[in-house]
Amino acid sequence: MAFTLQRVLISDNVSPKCAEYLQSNGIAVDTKTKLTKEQLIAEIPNYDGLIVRSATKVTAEVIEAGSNLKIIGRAGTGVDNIDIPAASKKGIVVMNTPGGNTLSAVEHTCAMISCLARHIPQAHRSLKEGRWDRKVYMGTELAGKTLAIIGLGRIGREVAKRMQSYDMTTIGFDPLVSAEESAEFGVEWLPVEQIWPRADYITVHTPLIPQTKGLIGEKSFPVCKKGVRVVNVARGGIIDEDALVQALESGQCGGAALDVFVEEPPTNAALIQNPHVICTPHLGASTTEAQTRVAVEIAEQFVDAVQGKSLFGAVSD
Ligand SMILES: NC(=O)C1=CN([C@@H]2O[C@H](COP(=O)(O)OP(=O)(O)OC[C@H]3O[C@@H](n4cnc5c(N)ncnc54)[C@H](O)[C@@H]3O)[C@@H](O)[C@H]2O)C=CC1
Ligand SMILES: O=C(O)C(=O)COP(=O)(O)O
Repeated sequence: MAFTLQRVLISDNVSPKCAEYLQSNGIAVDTKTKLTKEQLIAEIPNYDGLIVRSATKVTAEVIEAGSNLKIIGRAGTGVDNIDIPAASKKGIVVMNTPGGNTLSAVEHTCAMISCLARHIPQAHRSLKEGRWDRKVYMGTELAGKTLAIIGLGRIGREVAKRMQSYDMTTIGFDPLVSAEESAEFGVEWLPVEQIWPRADYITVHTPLIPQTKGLIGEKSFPVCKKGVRVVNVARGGIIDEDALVQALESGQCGGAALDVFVEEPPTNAALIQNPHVICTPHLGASTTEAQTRVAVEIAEQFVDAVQGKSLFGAVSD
């Protein structure tokens, strides 16, 4: 299936290498970031292609307004900000670049786990504020602790391999990955209900879908070890934010490291201001290397699709 593509809108902060590649293949590109919903709806009829990261919400309304839209590209992994059924209904191809930012998300997760163990962000702030709090920030070792990984796909399994080098025991659950395959990367596969009581740390690496919304929530926290620490570098809402606040306040949860939030930027002050929460503003994929990779990959995929060469990276509902 080959088609023509005349003008692409890049509506998020994507590396300029994306526009350069598209333009060198005869496709016009406009970059307009931080558009309001109304501005995007007004602009979209002028384009037959759209490229986004996670900030732009490509809702059914936007897709409906995109009367000339043929292709939507996600320079990154998660496509939960794109209404894929609405796009499919209109015959619009949706593509992502899974893999291009995997290593960056993995390394961010590992850094978050280390920060949780040693209170590095809190100690850093305290020292900058003029204190010398050596007692307050007593930490714990990662060696000998159990890390549970929910979602053993591209990111989950690479987090496991890296944290094994800290002598952590890695256990995990994924409905599509077998116990045999998990053993190949050193993870003991367990049914999810057997995970909770064993974990000292839990990190989630699933997409946000109905089955994973609130996966860690008011039912799972009470059956976890007291003081369990949780990490979310996947999607806001996989760990239920209200249940997390309650668990942090009761001490059932000993700390949380969050890169993603139900609302971004987050408005949940009880969560963000909790002293046991460390957080980053959705930085998992924000490295020079990952941003170059995903920008080039999505541009190449667009050009290949236009030329009818391949629909690599296409996502369907
Ligand atoms: N914070 C950030 O900047 C970044 C976040 N991400 C997010 O990380 C997540 C994972 O990405 P990848 O590892 O590349 O995806 P992947 O598709 O390779 O792996 C996801 C795994 O989750 C599993 N899964 C689905 N439902 C599950 C359930 N109910 N319980 C346990 N496992 C389940 C799938 O079977 C799959 O193996 C995505 O949500 C993605 O958007 C990815 C890159 C950067
Ligand atoms: O690729 C993903 O799923 C991410 O969450 C990265 O999001 P971003 O492209 O940094 O807005």
